[in-house]
Amino acid sequence: MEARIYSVGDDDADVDDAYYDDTLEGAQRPAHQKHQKRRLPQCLIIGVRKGGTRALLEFLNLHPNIAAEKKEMHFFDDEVNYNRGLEFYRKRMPYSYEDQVTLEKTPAYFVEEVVPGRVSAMNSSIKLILILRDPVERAISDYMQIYTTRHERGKTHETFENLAFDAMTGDVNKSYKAIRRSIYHRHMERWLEHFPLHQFHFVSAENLVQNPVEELRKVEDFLQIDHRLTQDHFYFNQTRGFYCMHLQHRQKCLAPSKGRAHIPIDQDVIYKLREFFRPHNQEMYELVGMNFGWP
Ligand SMILES: Nc1ncnc2c1ncn2[C@@H]1O[C@H](COP(=O)(O)OS(=O)(=O)O)[C@@H](OP(=O)(O)O)[C@H]1O
Repeated sequence: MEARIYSVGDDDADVDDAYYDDTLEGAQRPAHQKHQKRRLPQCLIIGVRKGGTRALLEFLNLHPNIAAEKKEMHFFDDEVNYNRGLEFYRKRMPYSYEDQVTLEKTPAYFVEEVVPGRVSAMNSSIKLILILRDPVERAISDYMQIYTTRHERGKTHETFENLAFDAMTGDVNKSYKAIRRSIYHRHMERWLEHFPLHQFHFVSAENLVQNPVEELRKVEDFLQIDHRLTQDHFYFNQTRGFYCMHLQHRQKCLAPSKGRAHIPIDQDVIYKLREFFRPHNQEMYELVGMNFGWP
C-alpha cells in the first residue's frame, strides 16, 4: 500500500488539494541557521475537513513563533505512515527555533478512530486545535470537493440529495461520510477519552472568515505566544470574497479550490438537514462548553 503524504488520492481524498509547494515566507527564517532543528509538532490542527483548516494554518504561519508544515502528513491516520515511526514524522516537520511552535494539520485526524490514542502516545500534553463550521455548510462543501474531483475526471456523480437521504425512508443518511463527519460530538467524545478539554482550542470557521484577526488572537493566547498577527497581515479580496495575506513582497490568496461556489440546494433539503443536526449541535455545544450559533 502506498503512503498518502504527497498525493491527492482518490475521489474521497482527505488530502488538502490546495497544498502549494510554495516557499515559506514571512515569519519563516532560513533553515541553515544555527539552533534550528526539526521537532515533533507541539500543536495539531485536527479538523474539521472543509472547516477552513488551510486558511487557519496559512494565517498562523505568518506568526514568527510558529513553524507550520504545509503538507498534510496523514501520519496518525495512515497505517503505512504510522508504522514508519515518529522519527519519520519528525523528519518531515519544518526546521524550527526553540521559541517556535511546530504545527501540523490533517483534517482526517478528527474523524479517524485510531488517531486520538496515537496522538496521546506521542505527546499526551499536545495542544489541539479544531476549527468548526456549520455542519450543513460543511457537509455540502465536503460533497462539492468530491463532486468537483469527479467532474474534472469526466465521471458522473450522485446528487447531494440522493446521497444525503435514504431513498426508502427519506431519513438523513447517517452513513454518508459527508453527514457522518458533521456529527461533531461523536468524534469529539472519542477525543475526550484521551485528552482533557483544556488541551483543545475551538475556532469558529464563520468568524475566521469574517474576523480573522480576532480568531487568530484567541489562538495566540491558547498557544501562549505574543499577539503578532494584525490587520496589516490581511486584506479583503472582493473577487474571492475572502481575506488574503500580505506576504513580505507579494499578496497571497488560498487556491481557487478554497471557496468554491456550492451547487444550489433545495430549501426543504436544507431545512431537513438543519432539523437533523440541531440536537447533535446542541450535544457538541454542551460537550465543549461553547455555542457556535449554527442555525
Ligand atoms: N481566507 C479564506 N480563503 C479561502 N477559503 C477560506 C478562507 N477562510 C476560510 N475558507 C474556507 O475554507 C474552506 C476549505 O476548508 P479546508 O481548508 O479545511 O478544506 S480541506 O478539508 O483542507 O480540503 C472553504 O470552503 P468552501 O467555501 O466550501 O470551498 C472556504 O469557505
